[in-house]
Amino acid sequence: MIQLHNVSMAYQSDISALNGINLKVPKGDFIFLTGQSGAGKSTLLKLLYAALLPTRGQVLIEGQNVTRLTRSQIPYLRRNVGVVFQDFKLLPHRTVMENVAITLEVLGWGKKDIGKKVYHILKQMGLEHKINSTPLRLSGGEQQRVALARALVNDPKILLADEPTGNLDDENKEQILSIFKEANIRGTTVVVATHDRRLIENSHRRVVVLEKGCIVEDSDVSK
Ligand SMILES: Nc1ncnc2c1ncn2[C@@H]1O[C@H](COP(=O)(O)OP(=O)(O)OP(=O)(O)O)[C@@H](O)[C@H]1O
Repeated sequence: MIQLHNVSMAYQSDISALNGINLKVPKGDFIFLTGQSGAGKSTLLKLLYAALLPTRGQVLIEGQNVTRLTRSQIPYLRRNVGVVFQDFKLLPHRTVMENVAITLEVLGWGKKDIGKKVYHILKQMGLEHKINSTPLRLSGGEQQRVALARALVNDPKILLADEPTGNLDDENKEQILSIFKEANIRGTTVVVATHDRRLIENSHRRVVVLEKGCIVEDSDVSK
């Protein structure tokens, strides 16, 4: 469960990027965050993996108050949260295999188990033939799938994605969307920030609309 109680965030003291946000995302939910450029979508995602702390209010992830975590506790939170960025943030000089293995190396997995698990997820993503390529030799859609594999390889409780289909064509978008849906079926809570109306309309999931740092619409009927 993700909970935000009266959360505000200001990068500079007089301008709020988020203003009094109240939001509950139950375990296993799949939601889209949308709104115009500058509405606060990325800021909200960053609060969910403690890249930023709110200036006011509380952020709870699985009951844990993120605002109270010490610096050394943050990596433990991030074990449960997979993150995908629009610009992928892959390591350009490492192979696809190495880029995905990093998630499990950090968690202390053994080499043999890492090999098996990474191969399995890359196969699921249709990338087994690219295992030894470096990211620059891949298409945008393939790079995004590697980034997704890296975020999902340890079956995180929560997946956060910031504009994940930004530069992709329709076929690649469909592929990315089905990966989100499969992760969600396996129990991962999915939060996707996007401008992409078609992606949202084709998905039939909960939509939360931000405007100037406030939630102005939430399609969740149970709210
Ligand atoms: N590092 C920063 N320093 C100062 N202001 C920032 C910073 N990052 C974002 N902002 C401001 O905070 C507000 C919200 O930005 P945010 O990036 O969260 O919006 P967004 O909805 O994700 O936009 P986009 O769709 O363009 O990515 C904007 O007014 C933006 O200018």
